[in-house]
Amino acid sequence: MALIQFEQLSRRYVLGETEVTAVHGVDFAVPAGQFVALWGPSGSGKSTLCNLAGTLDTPSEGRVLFEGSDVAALSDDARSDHRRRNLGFIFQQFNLVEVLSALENVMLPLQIRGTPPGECRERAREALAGVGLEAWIDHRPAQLSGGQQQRVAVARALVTRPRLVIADEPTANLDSKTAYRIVELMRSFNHVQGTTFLFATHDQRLLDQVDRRVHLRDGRIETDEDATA
Ligand SMILES: Nc1ncnc2c1ncn2[C@@H]1O[C@H](COP(=O)(O)OP(=O)(O)OP(=O)(O)O)[C@@H](O)[C@H]1O
Repeated sequence: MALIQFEQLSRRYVLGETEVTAVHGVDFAVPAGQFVALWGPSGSGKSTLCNLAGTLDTPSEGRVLFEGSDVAALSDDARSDHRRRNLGFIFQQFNLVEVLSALENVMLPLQIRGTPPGECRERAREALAGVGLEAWIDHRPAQLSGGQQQRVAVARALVTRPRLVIADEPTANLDSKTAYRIVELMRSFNHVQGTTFLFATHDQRLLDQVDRRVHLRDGRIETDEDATA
């Protein structure tokens, strides 16, 4: 069974008089452990598909199956619970909480799950060590470089040991060397922990490293190159 599967998925947005179909009848399944990129020109539907995969948005038509259950059809509370239990998110803008230290940022998803404080601290510390930031745990985001901030964001996404990480343009704001390190880091989690990754990107540095490239155009899948198939 696929870890995540889209069935005849569509998403339309109404803007005044006009209707935009951002995603159009997409059928697509990602097996557990795959390192997959959605790519295509601006406006092709990459972010919309990521948001649907992450249950941050709901489809106009079709289903989003996570291990066979339709997560798009769940109530708001049940979707939040699914996100907390199964998903990790990484964003282009890092989205760290500015007033919290690196350690506190990484502790946050564990605290939300109700993990005991001592364990939150210990696991966050381990996750930050895993991304090479053990010396920076007390720094706030503004005191860190872009690459360090994205490493904190990777630690925050992975600290709960999610089944699926959804990363929308995770390397877009990074220089080449830093982008390469971030991709290596995510790849090593993919290999060692078996974490599945779904990226939206048009960054060739990331596209060169994935198992599978799904090319979108106008909200439809144009080609699907799967090196693992
Ligand atoms: N909240 C929204 N309201 C209205 N239209 C939207 C909304 N989100 C996306 N769209 C439209 O849906 C289409 C797909 O957008 P989407 O952001 O998914 O593309 P993308 O491939 O991620 O683009 P980019 O690389 O520029 O981020 C675009 O035409 C966009 O304008």
